[in-house]
Amino acid sequence: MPESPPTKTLNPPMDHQDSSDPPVPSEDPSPSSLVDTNLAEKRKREPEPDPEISSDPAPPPQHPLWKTSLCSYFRRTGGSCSHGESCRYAHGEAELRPRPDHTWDPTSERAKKMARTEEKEKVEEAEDGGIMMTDALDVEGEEPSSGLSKCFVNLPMKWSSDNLRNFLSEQGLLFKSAKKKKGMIVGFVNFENAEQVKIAVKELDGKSVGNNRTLKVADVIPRPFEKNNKPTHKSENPSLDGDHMNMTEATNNDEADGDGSLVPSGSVVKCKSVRDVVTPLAHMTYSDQLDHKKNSLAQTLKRLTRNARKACPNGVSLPEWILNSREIGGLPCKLEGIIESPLVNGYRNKCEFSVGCSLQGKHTVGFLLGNFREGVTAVQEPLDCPNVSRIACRYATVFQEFLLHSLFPVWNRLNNTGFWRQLTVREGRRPCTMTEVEKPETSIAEVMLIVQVCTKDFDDGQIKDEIERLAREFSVGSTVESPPLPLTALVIQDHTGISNAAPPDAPLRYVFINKGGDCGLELANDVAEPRIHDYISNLRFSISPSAFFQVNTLAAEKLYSLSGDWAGLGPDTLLFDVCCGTGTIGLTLAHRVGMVVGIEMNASAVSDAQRNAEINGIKNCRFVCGKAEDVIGSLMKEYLSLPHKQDESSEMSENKESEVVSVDRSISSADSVTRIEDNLIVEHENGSSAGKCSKDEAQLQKHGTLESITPVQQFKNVVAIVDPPRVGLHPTVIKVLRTQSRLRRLVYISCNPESLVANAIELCTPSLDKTEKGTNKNNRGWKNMSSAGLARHRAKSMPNSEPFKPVKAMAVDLFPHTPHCELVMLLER
Ligand SMILES: C[S@@+](CC[C@H](N)C(=O)[O-])C[C@H]1O[C@@H](n2cnc3c(N)ncnc32)[C@H](O)[C@@H]1O
Repeated sequence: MPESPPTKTLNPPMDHQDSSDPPVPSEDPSPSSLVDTNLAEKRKREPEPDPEISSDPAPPPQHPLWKTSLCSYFRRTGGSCSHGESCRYAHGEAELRPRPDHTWDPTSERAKKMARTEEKEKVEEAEDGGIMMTDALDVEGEEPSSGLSKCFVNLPMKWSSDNLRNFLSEQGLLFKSAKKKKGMIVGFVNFENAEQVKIAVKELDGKSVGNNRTLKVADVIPRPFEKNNKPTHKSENPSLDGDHMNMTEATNNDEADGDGSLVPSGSVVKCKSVRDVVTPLAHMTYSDQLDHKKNSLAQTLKRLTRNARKACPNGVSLPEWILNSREIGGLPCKLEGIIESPLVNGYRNKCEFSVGCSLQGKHTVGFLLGNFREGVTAVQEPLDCPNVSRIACRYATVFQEFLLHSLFPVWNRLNNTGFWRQLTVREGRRPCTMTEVEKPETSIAEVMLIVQVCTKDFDDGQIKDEIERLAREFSVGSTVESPPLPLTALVIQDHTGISNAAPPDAPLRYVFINKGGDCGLELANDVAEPRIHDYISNLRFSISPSAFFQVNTLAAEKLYSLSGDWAGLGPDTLLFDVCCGTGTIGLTLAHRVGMVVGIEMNASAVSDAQRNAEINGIKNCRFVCGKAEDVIGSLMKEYLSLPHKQDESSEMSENKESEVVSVDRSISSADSVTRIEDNLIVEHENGSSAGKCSKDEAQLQKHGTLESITPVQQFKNVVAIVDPPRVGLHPTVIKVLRTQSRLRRLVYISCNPESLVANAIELCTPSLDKTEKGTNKNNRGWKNMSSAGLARHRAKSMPNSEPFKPVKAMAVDLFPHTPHCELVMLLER
């Protein structure tokens, strides 16, 4: 084989470099360092989009990557490459082959064209099938069918009605009224006459607005269920921003209070079914789903290698794991496989059903058919979604039937008015044998129903009556089934916010359910908070209404045990369980470590964690309530910076009563919550606050755990398992983990591989001896950066510290039939 053209391996073409890379500085001009630096740079500057391709001589033609990337040398020189026909890269578009994952070289015309088509399809989907509004929007006196109403699609989401009106006026257009809700890409405009409509369509259809979005002006047509129905009444509640127009209200055949809809024409044709929206992989076999997820995770993981390579400071050698990535197809570490879910159907122990109008205009309890931002408010029953249990479906149906006769309106997402908003069904299982796994329903022992309402502007007496009636319907609905469905608790959550995502402290009221038929509303202070129970690794977990608990319990068990195996645990291990929820990870691993410190911001979840330690007799766990970014620094300091000798440290904890809490929380009161404020741990117990350390210490001594578990005990092995929400870890948490040199091993569990990649870029990219100061200042471009780009940017200001390296990764499928998957990565240094 001929030699590679030298420029290919040593000086990559410019289009393979990050143009923001500064020139290579040389801090140490000694000959040896120059050699190393140059070598590192040479390695670093190898062609980047082809990490899968080894730099060894060209592979034989049957190699899977043969001709899957364009030869940049050939392109730059206008067609001359010394490899000639044996070059492994494609000489021109015609020679280019698809990659094994069916994608094309991203620099090729073909890939660019496909990207453009995909983008166009997305827009068309939003314009056509995407807009399924079944909520009434009050707009001034025009019937949608008059032809004088138009729907504008692709408006900037941040625009309000005022912005839309200003925009129309700036274009010199005449109109009667305009309505636009922030957070949606659609707006509605009413015109005085056909001439105004004609001019507006001519001027605006296809015009560029905002960030290169192409404006589409569509007709507003009534939904099928509205045809033949005249608008009847105005909405009782004015819309939020004070506009009160009346363009589209219409009654429907089923409902007394008559919701209507606004629909751009064509939308009826292309709507997705609830099954396609909620479980888009359900049409594949389970084995194909697993392959699909693994491939897609591999693609995402490769971004870690590429971005860490780019972020590696000039003058610093690329770490081994980046150099070795070429041997494993560009991955940062081996992706060992995907663990399947023990249960593939009906596995969800928690379902949040929206309340809204179906495409046929019927009040429905189920799932939204798309994204509200894109104008979808239609809701469809969950019956066809394979991830939902029969019990959850049954309760959704009972609630839906109740709504037919309720005095109160369902929630209207466009006007933010109404009463009934959401039903959450949470299920708890008894510990199940393998045979019961096959028949999951038989193992469901407890059910908690949480109904979200908005009580604002409704009468208290009527509310009480309605909720009591609902409780009776649920009670009857559960007993008519054979065997009867479990019904453990009914909780009413009051929430006035615009989206249904209520904060954890949204007010709750508990409804006492008497199976004989009597139901009563109880105030939160009067009764114990209702909870359900589930089992993981033979431990019993008590779960309060708002606490996070993995939705697929049996698969979560596998996730936790894998994480424990990878964390390298032992009696001398101090385990930080970051974002611990109800304590599931720390508690299931507590018997394998010296001590667990759990951190969680949701106070109810922390109380649950403490209670869970207590009911399982676990004494080596401490749970701290606070945002990880606020507390992790002081906790790490507390555990990892104190003097080595036991006696010195005991003295210290006695003297600093309010500063250090050496408490085994598992034996403290179930109602007590530990909070950290201003880096001090303050006790909150039954409402009172302040330094209760001595009391707790007395308790501890009584229970005989103080000697064995103290914060000053020195643990040889310090490990963190982090399990953050979708957004990933806060930058402060990343910095603490990275700069705490005693933390040698980190297991990252992620439900969102994008944020894992972003966080791992910061954790694994080598830092400079001297941090680049002020890289984040005055940089307003961050808003448009990808999460990986932002992470690269932040990595530049990471204090000098030993980076972690990705060691291995494994996926665990907690969400069959959906594209989602948990990913576990072991990082070490
Ligand atoms: C994905 S859940 C994991 C919970 C737990 N590890 C489990 O498996 O059940 C993420 C948890 O992080 C908590 N959380 C979110 N942001 C947080 C923050 N800034 N600090 C601490 N906890 C946070 C949430 O309340 C939630 O309980």
